[in-house]
Amino acid sequence: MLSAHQLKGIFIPIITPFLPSGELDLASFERMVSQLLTHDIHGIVLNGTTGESPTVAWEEVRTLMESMGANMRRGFGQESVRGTSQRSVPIIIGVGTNDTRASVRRAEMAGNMGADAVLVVTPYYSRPSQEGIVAHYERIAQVGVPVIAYEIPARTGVRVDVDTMRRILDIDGVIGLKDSSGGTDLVSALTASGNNKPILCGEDRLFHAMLGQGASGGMLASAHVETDAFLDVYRLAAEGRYSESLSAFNCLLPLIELLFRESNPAPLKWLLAQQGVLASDTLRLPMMPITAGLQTDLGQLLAKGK
Ligand SMILES: O=C(O)C1=N[C@H](C(=O)O)C[C@H](O)C1
Repeated sequence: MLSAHQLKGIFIPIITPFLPSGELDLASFERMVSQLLTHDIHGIVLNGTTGESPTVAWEEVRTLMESMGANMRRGFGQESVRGTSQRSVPIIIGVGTNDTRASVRRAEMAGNMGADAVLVVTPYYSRPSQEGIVAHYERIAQVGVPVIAYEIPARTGVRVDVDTMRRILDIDGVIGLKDSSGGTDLVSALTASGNNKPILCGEDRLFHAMLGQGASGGMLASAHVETDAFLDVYRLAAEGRYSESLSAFNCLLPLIELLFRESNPAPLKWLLAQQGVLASDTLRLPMMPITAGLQTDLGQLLAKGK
């Protein structure tokens, strides 16, 4: 199980590869995870936003988890591009829904599947009160699998206020927060008021800014690409070398801008397919492939070697 002090560094919310038929593409999945594990990443998130959780069935999450577990046991990616020795990293599973009972069941199943922690998004769509949101987290935390709260109002339609987030972070069993609130106000307010639970940046373009405000790392879709450069940004900031970290981060901004110009993870899937990591950039409806204009711009970035 993951503890709060381990919630630091670079966590990759992995994409879910599909075949052109729409079925899971396990060969691409294994290749992608194998390559990620050649880097010193700090954890993997299965079934997050980037993993297209709204259109992935729970049985498919189980299949992906089994594939990952089996491969880690036998030394995932021994034929990796770099040939380095492999290791296993903590696995966090996204279990958040807008139905507390369903999320509780998923957290129980994730624990049984061997998840080290679960990622629980603010309950979306029904616009619960702040009290209801706290009760949602309290109930899921009772399952006993460490919970990471996930605040992303642009997607959920409801915003958790700072006092409510403090109460959520005070719950036993909630080990930290993934902050995709859209700015640095939440992380600064929590840090200023003495919060001692780790906060991971979940808004790629704000990664460096959030590290400066007390974030302990990031859960970043764009770190599928240029993984070592994202690790450098984190490491330099952790060493207090903020201006070097900023220079490293500024080099990543054009990539981040393109990866989020259209809905994540469509641009990322396209890029990984171009790089041969994925066999195809297939998404499940209502997600659509990226536009021709974005393909051109991403293609130019690829040609420059970024
Ligand atoms: O998969 C995630 O979790 C992430 N979701 C954010 C989003 O798609 O809005 C972005 C972040 O990089 C990771």
